[in-house]
Amino acid sequence: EITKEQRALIKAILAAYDRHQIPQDVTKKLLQEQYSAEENFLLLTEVATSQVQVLVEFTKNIPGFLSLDREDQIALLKGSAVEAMFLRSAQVLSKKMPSGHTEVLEERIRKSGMSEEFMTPMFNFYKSIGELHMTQEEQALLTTITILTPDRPYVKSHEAVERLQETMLNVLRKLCVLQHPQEPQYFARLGRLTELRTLHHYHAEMLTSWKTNDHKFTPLLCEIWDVQ
Ligand SMILES: CC(C)c1onc(-c2c(Cl)cccc2Cl)c1COc1ccc(-c2ccc3c(C(=O)O)csc3c2)cc1
Repeated sequence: EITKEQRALIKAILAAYDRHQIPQDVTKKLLQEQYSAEENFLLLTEVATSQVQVLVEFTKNIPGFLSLDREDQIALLKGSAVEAMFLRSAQVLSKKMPSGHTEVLEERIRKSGMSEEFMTPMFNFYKSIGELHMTQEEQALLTTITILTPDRPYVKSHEAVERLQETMLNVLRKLCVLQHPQEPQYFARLGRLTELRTLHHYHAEMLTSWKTNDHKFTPLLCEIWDVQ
């Protein structure tokens, strides 16, 4: 039984998640013809930059986030950006989104000059997300929970973040029971997404491999990923 407050929380988070999406004119570029590794990397960089901007706006609408310490807000965004983008791109690749970007996005990621060793874990993760058949509420809440992870580097008031995350976890736990009655283990399976952490680790190496091949990132990505 979800309380009135929890229902209001879900409504607010879902509204923010739906409102803050990458603009069409950016995602549309993924459908253009050129498929060179250079072109793919440039397009992915553009989409990732737009995704970070969208993520910042979404985060500002998480109830309680703006009352956290200012520096902690930055630390949480920097620490969760990669994982939130894995979650979002996973929705696109697992055909969860009506956008016709699934095929072209996969193609561009596979051919963006990323070393092979990251492909397998990355696309295995995408596959396991697809098999979860998350509802929109669950995706929005999971992204929120990922952002509100207290043990990110440089977070000072750990407890304040932990309290917020706990509130969201309680809601998600109840929601999973309601929305997946046939699968009592569903919430536990969502927890398995801790694989996200290992992908985060791979991602740091991905960035270095791109950088060594003299790939340029945008100022926003350099700032959020501490590159250059
Ligand atoms: C700098 C760049 C080369 C990079 O470095 N690491 C990663 C990176 C990769 Cl390659 C995989 C996972 C995470 C990251 Cl950061 C990336 C690319 O990051 C992406 C971020 C976000 C999308 C993404 C989101 C939403 C949507 C939607 C939609 O909402 O309708 C339609 S199309 C689309 C596309 C794709 C790629």
